[in-house]
Amino acid sequence: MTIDVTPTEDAEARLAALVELSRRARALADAVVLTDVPESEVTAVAAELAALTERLGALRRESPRSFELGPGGVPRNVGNAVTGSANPHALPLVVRVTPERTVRAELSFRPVHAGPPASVHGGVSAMILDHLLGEAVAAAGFPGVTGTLTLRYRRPVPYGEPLVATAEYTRSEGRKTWAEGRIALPDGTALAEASGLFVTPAGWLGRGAGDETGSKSGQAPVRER
Ligand SMILES: CCCCC/C=C\C/C=C\C/C=C\C/C=C\CCCC(=O)SCCNC(=O)CCNC(=O)[C@H](O)C(C)(C)COP(=O)(O)OP(=O)(O)OC[C@H]1O[C@@H](n2cnc3c(N)ncnc32)[C@H](O)[C@@H]1OP(=O)(O)O
Repeated sequence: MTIDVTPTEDAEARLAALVELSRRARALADAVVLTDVPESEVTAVAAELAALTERLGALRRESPRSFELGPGGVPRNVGNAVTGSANPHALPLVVRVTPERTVRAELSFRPVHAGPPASVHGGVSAMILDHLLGEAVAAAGFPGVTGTLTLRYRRPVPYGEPLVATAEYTRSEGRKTWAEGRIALPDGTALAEASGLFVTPAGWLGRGAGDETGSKSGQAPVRER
């Protein structure tokens, strides 16, 4: 994994513009799935979008932005599919680590996440929970990649309503770490529950997360096993 160096002030202004572009792209995606305008208008907008896509593609990176150090040395991943503020695919999910080192995110799905009638696609819920469980094991000092993820869908997950997602580390054994999490209504009613096994790649051991992603983050280092 390579980590970009701390961005300059200019780069921060450019990032802010990318974040705004991503926000508008999300609004566009929701407008696409909800639009009821006539075919001629749909065709005209599609042509304009093709031109815009070409403009953005005039200069391309090889891959989306990944882990990098933001102002104050705080690590961030603005290109991430779940949390990336500069990725239109992301909600973006804003994850907070609690004093107990569990993790929590307030979220609201959008029409673009639709699966079964009036509810969120199960794979989208799984994606959110995968990420949140990953954050929970990282917060506990055992960062890793998902080995297995098990979901139990208890009730349809609505879009357009405030929801709360939480997750916590449960245990570790060698390079394997388990975590559990859920997406719930604000009153605590669980809609989807997940448990997962994360494996710390051997190459990550012996390094603090701060070694590469910034020691000022307050994030727990990779723990010795
Ligand atoms: C560079 C330093 C970085 C430091 C950290 C920095 C930053 C991280 C910080 C924060 C991260 C914050 C948030 C993260 C948020 C979200 C996470 C998103 C998660 C993802 O979106 S991630 C993408 C999907 N994920 C993959 O892309 C994995 C692909 N895969 C592999 O990369 C390998 O497959 C791997 C590494 C999993 C294992 O490979 P390996 O060679 O290291 O391990 P090995 O085979 O030796 O197994 C060792 C022990 O794990 C058991 N084991 C292995 N695999 C298992 C499985 N699947 N199920 C059950 N048990 C399994 C074995 O049975 C053995 O168990 P035992 O020791 O008991 O025998």
